[in-house]
Amino acid sequence: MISAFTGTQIRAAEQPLLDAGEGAVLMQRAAYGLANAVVRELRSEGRRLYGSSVTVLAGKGNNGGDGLFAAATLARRGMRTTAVLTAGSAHPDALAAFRAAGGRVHVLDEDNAEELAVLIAGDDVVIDAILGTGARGGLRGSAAELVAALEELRPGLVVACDTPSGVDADTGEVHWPVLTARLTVAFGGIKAGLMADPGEGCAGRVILVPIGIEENLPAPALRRFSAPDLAAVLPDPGRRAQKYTRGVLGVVAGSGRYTGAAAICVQAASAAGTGMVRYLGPEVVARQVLARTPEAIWEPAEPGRVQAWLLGPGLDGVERLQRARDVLASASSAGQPAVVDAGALELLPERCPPNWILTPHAGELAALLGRGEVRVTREDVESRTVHFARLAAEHTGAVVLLKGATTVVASPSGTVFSQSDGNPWMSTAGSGDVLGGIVGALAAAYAESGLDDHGPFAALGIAPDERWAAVAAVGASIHGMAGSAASRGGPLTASGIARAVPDVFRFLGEYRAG
Ligand SMILES: NC(=O)C1=CN([C@@H]2O[C@H](COP(=O)(O)OP(=O)(O)OC[C@H]3O[C@@H](n4cnc5c(N)ncnc54)[C@H](O)[C@@H]3O)[C@@H](O)[C@H]2O)[C@@H](O)CC1
Ligand SMILES: [K+]
Repeated sequence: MISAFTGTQIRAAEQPLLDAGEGAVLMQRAAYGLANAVVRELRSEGRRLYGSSVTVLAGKGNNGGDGLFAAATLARRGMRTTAVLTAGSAHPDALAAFRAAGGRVHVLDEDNAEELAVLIAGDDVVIDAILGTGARGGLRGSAAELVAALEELRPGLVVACDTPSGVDADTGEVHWPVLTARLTVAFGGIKAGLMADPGEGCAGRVILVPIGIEENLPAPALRRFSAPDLAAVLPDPGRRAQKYTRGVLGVVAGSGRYTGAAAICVQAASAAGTGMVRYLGPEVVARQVLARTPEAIWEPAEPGRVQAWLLGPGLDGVERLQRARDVLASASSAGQPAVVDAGALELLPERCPPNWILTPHAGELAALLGRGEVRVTREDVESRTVHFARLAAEHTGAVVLLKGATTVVASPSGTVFSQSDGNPWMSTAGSGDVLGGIVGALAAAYAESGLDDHGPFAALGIAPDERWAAVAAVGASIHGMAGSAASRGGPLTASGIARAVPDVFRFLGEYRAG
């Protein structure tokens, strides 16, 4: 699993080494890692180090110290180096080392922000070392002016030192302006704010440089499934599998007005390896569902046995909503997992079982919180995704999967997973229905097996009360990967995402084999 930590956790892990007088050693390791990352990045673009130019924007704290020491190393390796001190002063030893290596120094003041921005924008590399984990709020005054002007000028390769300045390392909240990085080099542990929106959008690719504090780190604040993790947990039908043991998903979706949503989520559930889909809905929708997925079963009356439910995509009309309400009530008393999306989110009881997965987008999450008297807007949710997903999980008692460029999943126990495997082309009609189908299929598969203490989630160290959230995160990741496979850099349709799902399973299966 990829783990991320709050700035507070990282600082606590550093403390014993600082107490032992190792602070300077930690800084050297961080700076060396940062300088190496810049070198690798330049070389990967086929550029020569000698003669290339780099400017470090250095704040007055240790983050600035890391940046200045790194720039000193780059100067010694032949780069033309400039430092802009954004707070007047700087880490004394680091500044001395930078000067000794031949670096040029400018001090930012009230009048020169624009002029310096133009100068810096012409450099090959810009290192953002203004604020790190010691930041309170975002950039202010001339530093904010400089960064805003520089961002407009679209500088070359921007590398963030530990975290992009202005991104809250704990939450991913962003205090604008922020210099959008192509690469963020994180020290000791990836900061949780780099794996949550909107912070992740400012961080670019994130690489981790170990500095020797790792064994002091506590349980991570946030985790992410990587491809090998997904390969390890994906349902794998054994020789004795049959459709009922593979998981049967009941789907309550679609209406006369929205027939496509039902057709797409059933198609996606089917593509994600479910044993069977039972579709509960009006005949006019069922015809479309079956035209696309003839393997599905239409259940006009009482359905046969299912292991999990998906409710909500395209749901509309009094009668249909009542049907969904009845199914939710019976799922609750039978202890069945349910994936609740779109129209069905309004039908939730005050407290949900912990094996229900809610899949709202930011606007739906705001509405959901509003029912609990938390007055927030869609924009509020978008600016503090982890916070509000956790709050909703706490209030409802269910797993909350908040859809976005980075999808955040919070369990009622407080655990957070985040996945970011998709691409912007996926924000298209029906994409959420595909996600519902995938997560539904996984819920049905794992309901039969896989979530006990002998299963693959336990083997990854995922605690019992985190496992349904983990299932949702796996679904989000498969959705994102299928979207990337369907897009290959161009537009896609929701049906295209659904069609790509089996390829994702195949790809991950090869991972497992090899
Ligand atoms: N603590 C350690 O031993 C290590 C820290 N490291 C680096 O040090 C960073 C943390 O260093 P610091 O604790 O010095 O903090 P920062 O370097 O993040 O900056 C905080 C400094 O800026 C001021 N400040 C806070 N918010 C501000 C704002 N909004 N605008 C302007 N100034 C503001 C603070 O008063 C403080 O002086 C990490 O991110 C990492 O880069 C690494 O060198 C590894 C070792
Ligand atoms: K920084």
